[in-house]
Amino acid sequence: MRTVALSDTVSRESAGAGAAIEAVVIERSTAASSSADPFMTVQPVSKGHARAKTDKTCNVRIIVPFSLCRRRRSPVKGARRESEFGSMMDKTTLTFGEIALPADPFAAFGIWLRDAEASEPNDPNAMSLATVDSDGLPDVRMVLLKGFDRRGFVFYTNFESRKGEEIRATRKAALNFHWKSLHRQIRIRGDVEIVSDEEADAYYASRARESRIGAWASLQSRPLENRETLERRVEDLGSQYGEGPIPRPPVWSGFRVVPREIEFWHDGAFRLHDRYRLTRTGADDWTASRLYP
Ligand SMILES: Cc1cc2nc3c(=O)[nH]c(=O)nc-3n(C[C@H](O)[C@H](O)[C@H](O)COP(=O)(O)O)c2cc1C
Ligand SMILES: Cc1ncc(COP(=O)(O)O)c(C=O)c1O
Repeated sequence: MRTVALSDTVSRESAGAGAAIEAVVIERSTAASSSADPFMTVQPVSKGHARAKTDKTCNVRIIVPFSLCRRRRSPVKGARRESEFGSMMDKTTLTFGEIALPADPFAAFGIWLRDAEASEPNDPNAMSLATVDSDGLPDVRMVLLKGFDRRGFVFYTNFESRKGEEIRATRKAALNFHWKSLHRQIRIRGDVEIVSDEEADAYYASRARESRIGAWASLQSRPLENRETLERRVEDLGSQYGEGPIPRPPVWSGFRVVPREIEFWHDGAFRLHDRYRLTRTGADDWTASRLYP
């Protein structure tokens, strides 16, 4: 496997033992050499989690086919302008002015997430998560994307929180990424699966010890009498577990949003934005349509 990296990532890595941050490495996927499938995954970086956060670096690792590792804002090789097709769009390319993306939603998402990691000052993997309650009343809050591949987009939470209850009842959710520095938005809608216990255990184990205790201590979304009560719970659980292993709370796990639709939006002058909606038409078949802004 050959490793390629963004130039700033290389310098962080080569900063050596004293470097305070984890590198975000973009690696060639083994799948890329054997198949044209633009498979990609995001994996949590297991070490230096807390440091990565303080250093404003997204703690995800993107594995992306080498063929898709392009410089920011450079057009996809061979991309043609939409006008060359009359009113028809090139079915393999989404064009946003000078920017072009493959019309594969996961490949395109990976490229924009990577761009966001290079430009956003904080949490480029932050996304809003929309759910509805049993009355159809919507709710929305931020969560962090902790992985994605062709199966969907994964985040972790307390399953007895409001969002947890709502998702378990409806098995549907929507996500929104807005990267202000890039003037870009990605909207995702779909069905929701629960990640496997092995996947959740692996992610939980990668978290800072304090965050693992916090997952036990926080009865997320339920009324809390005062701050001291929470702090006492954290202290008691800390003494209970000592320096030993901390199991994953049974109510803390991951949801995977399996997309039916993914929309890519790029800001345009005078609100004449570019929008493409990619809609699932089969197990892994997608159709793209340009939308009025
Ligand atoms: C940037 C950001 C990222 C967050 N990430 C998560 C997350 O990944 N999981 C989580 O449970 N809560 C996360 N939160 C807290 C949630 O926004 C929310 O307050 C909490 O999950 C309770 O939501 P609920 O009552 O709707 O279930 C995050 C908050 C912010 C501002
Ligand atoms: C309550 C809560 N749980 C989970 C997360 C996910 O992030 P991490 O696993 O990096 O702590 C966050 C992030 O802000 C959070 O606030």
